[in-house]
Amino acid sequence: MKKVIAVLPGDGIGKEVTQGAVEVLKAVANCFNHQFEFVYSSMGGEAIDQYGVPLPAETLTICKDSDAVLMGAVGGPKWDHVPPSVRPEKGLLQLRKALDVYANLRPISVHAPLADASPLKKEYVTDVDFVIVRELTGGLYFGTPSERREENGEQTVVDTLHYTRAEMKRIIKTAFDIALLRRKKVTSVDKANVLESSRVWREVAEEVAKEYPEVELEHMLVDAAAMELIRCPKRFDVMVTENMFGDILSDEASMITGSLGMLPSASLSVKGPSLYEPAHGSAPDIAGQGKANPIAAILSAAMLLRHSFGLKEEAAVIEKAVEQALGAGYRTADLYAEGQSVISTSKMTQEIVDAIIDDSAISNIMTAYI
Ligand SMILES: NC(=O)C1=CN([C@@H]2O[C@H](COP(=O)(O)OP(=O)(O)OC[C@H]3O[C@@H](n4cnc5c(N)ncnc54)[C@H](O)[C@@H]3O)[C@@H](O)[C@H]2O)C=CC1
Ligand SMILES: CC(C)CC(=O)C(=O)O
Ligand SMILES: [Mg+2]
Repeated sequence: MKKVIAVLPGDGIGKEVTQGAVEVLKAVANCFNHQFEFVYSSMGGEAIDQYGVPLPAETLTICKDSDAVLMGAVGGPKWDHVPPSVRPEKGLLQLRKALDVYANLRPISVHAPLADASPLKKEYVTDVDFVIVRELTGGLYFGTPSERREENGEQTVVDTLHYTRAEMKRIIKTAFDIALLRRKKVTSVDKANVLESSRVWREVAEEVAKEYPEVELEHMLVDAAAMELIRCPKRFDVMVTENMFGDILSDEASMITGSLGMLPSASLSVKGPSLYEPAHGSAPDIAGQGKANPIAAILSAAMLLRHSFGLKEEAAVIEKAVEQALGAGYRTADLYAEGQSVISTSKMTQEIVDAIIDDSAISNIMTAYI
C-alpha cells in the first residue's frame, strides 16, 4: 500500500515524539511491505520564525493533498507574546478547521503494566476503558467575537461559545456510533444548569438518542464529570462534550493511564485527510532533553493506520509493541516508579521498534510453517 503522510513535528517535544512515531511507522512499512511517503512541513512557532505565520499556505496544501496528517505539538514561551491572531496555537486551530476534523477521539485505557503508575488506586483504574469524543472545530475556541474592548471607559473582554445544531448533532452522532461498537453507553457532558448552548446540546443529545434505542444516554454536568473521572472512571464508556470541556477533561483523564504522555488522539474528518496528534503540548519544561514520553505520539500513529488506512493488524502490532516495552519495565521519566530504570525518548522508541520487528519476524516464521 502506498500512502502519503504529512508530518508536522511543530515545537518543543513535538519534534522528539514525532520522530519516534515516524520511526515506528517506518518499521511497520518495512515489516508489512507498505510504502509510506513522509512529507515534512513547518507549523506553529517554527513556522512563525520562518514565515511569520503559524500555518503557512504551503503547509496547509501539503496536508490537504496527503492521505493523513501526523502532528507533534506547537507553542512555547518564545511565542507567548506574539499577537493572538498569529500565535502557534492559532495555527493549530486553523488547521483543524481547514481540515474539518470535528471529531477528536481520545481513548483512555490503562495499560496493564502501568496499573501502578496512576495516582489513583490500582483497583480504581484496572480495566478502565473509555473514549472521550471531543467536538474540535467549534465551541468556545472558535466563537467570535473573541476580543478585548472598551465598554463605558472600562477594559472589557469577551469570548463566545458558538454552535449550530448541525455541529452538535454530527459530533453526538459520532459518539453514539462509537458506543454501538463498544458497551453502548454515552455520557453527554455539559453545563446545562448555566449555559444556553448546553441546554440545546442536551436537546440535541436526546433527539439523537431516539435513533439509537440500544444505546443508553446519560447527561452529566461538567464539574461533576471532572469529579467522577477520579471517583469512578470505570463507569464511562463514551463521553461526548464541547471543545474546551473535552480539552480539560481529557488532560485530567490522561492521569488515569499514568501520564499525559500516554494519551493519543485522532481528529477525524469525513471529507478529507484526518489529523493524528498526541493530546499533550510542546512541554517546554522538558524539551530538548530526551525526556519526553513518545508513546502518545506512537499510539496516535497506530490510530492513523487503523482509521485512515484501515490497517487494523498493523495498528494492533504497534499497540502490542508498546505493551511489551512497558511490560519489560521500560519507563520514561514521567512514568517513573521506584525500582525502575528511566530511559530516554529515543531508547523507548527503539524498544518499541524492536518489539515490532520481533513480532513480525515471529509471524513470518509461523506463516512459513502453516
Ligand atoms: N496540541 C498542541 O499542540 C498543544 C499545545 N500546547 C502548548 O504547549 C505549550 C506548553 O503547555 P503546557 O501547559 O505546559 O502543556 P503540556 O502538555 O506541554 O505539558 C504539561 C505537563 O506535562 C508534561 N508532559 C507533556 N507531554 C509529555 C510527554 N510526552 N512526556 C512526558 N511529559 C510530558 C510536561 O512536561 C508538563 O509538565 C503551550 O504553549 C501550550 O499552548 C498545549 C497543549 C496542546
Ligand atoms: C491549542 C489547544 C486547544 C490545544 C490543546 O490543548 C488540545 O488540543 O488539547
Ligand atoms: Mg489540551
